Amino acid sequence: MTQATQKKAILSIDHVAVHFGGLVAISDMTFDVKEGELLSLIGPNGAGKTTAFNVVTGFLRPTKGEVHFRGIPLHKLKPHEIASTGLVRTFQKTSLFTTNTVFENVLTGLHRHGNASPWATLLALPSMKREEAQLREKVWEILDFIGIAHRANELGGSLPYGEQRLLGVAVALAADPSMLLLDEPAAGMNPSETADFMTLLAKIRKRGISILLVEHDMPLVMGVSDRIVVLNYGKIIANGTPAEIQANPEVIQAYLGQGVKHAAA
Ligand SMILES: Nc1ncnc2c1ncn2[C@@H]1O[C@H](COP(=O)(O)OP(=O)(O)OP(=O)(O)O)[C@@H](O)[C@H]1O
Repeated sequence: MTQATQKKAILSIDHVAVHFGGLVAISDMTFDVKEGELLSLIGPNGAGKTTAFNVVTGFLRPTKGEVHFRGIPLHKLKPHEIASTGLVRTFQKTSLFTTNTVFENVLTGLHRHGNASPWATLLALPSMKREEAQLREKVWEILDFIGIAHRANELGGSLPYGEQRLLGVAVALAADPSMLLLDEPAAGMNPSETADFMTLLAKIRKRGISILLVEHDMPLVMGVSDRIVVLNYGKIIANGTPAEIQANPEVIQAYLGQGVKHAAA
C-alpha cells in the first residue's frame, strides 16, 4: 500500500452515470483520488475518460451520481466555480491565447486571482501597481518552474507543440490549484519531452498538488501513477497499482493488448 492510499480522499466520484440520449457513456463509476495522489484514468478510445473528466470539471452534468472535492459537491457548480475551489484542468486541445506571448498567457491566468479591484486597476492606484509587480514576479517563478522561461517573449502559438502543452500546465498552475486534472498532456510530445514531463510531474507533486491524469502513453502512466483506474465501455474494469494493472488479464484483453504503447517490462 502506498502512503497516498492511506490518506483521505480529496476527490470522490460516487455512482456517476452519463447518458447521451440512448447512449450510455458512463454506466456507474465510483472511485476517489487521495490527498497527494497521482491517479490515472486509462482505457480504449470511447471508454468514457473525457466524459468522466468533463463531469468532474463541470462541463457536463451527470445523469446520476455525485462528485465531491474536499467535501464540496461539484455536480451542481459551473466550471469557473469549480476552478475557484482549487480543482483546475488543462485541455486536450491547446486552449492558449496564441497571439499573446508566453509571459502574457501566464499573467492572464494569475490576473483571474488578483485582489486589486477593477477601480484600482482603472485608476492605476499604487496598490494596483504593487500587485502588478508581484504578479510579474510570480509569472517568472512559474515559467522557471516549468522550464519555459527562455520562451517568455515568444507568442504562445509559435511554440513547438510539446511546449504549448507545458504552457497549458503553467497557466493551470497560475490558478494556484490543490488538484490538477491533466487531459492527455503528453499527446504530441517526443520521447525526450515526455521524459522531462515525468520529472515535471514529480516536481508538481512535491508542492502537494494531487493529480488526475488521462493519458494514452503507457510508459508515462506506468512510470508516474500511484494508482490506475481502467474504464471500458463506460465501466470501471480495474483499480490498482501499475503492477496490478499490467498483470490484470481483463485489462490486457480490453486495452493493453490492443497495440497501445507498452511500459517496458
Ligand atoms: N456530447 C456527446 N454526445 C453524444 N455522445 C457522446 C458525447 N461525448 C461523448 N460521447 C460518446 O460517449 C462515449 C465515451 O466517449 P469519451 O470521449 O468520453 O471517451 P474517451 O475514453 O475519452 O475516448 P478517447 O480516448 O478517444 O478520448 C463514446 O461512445 C462517445 O462517442
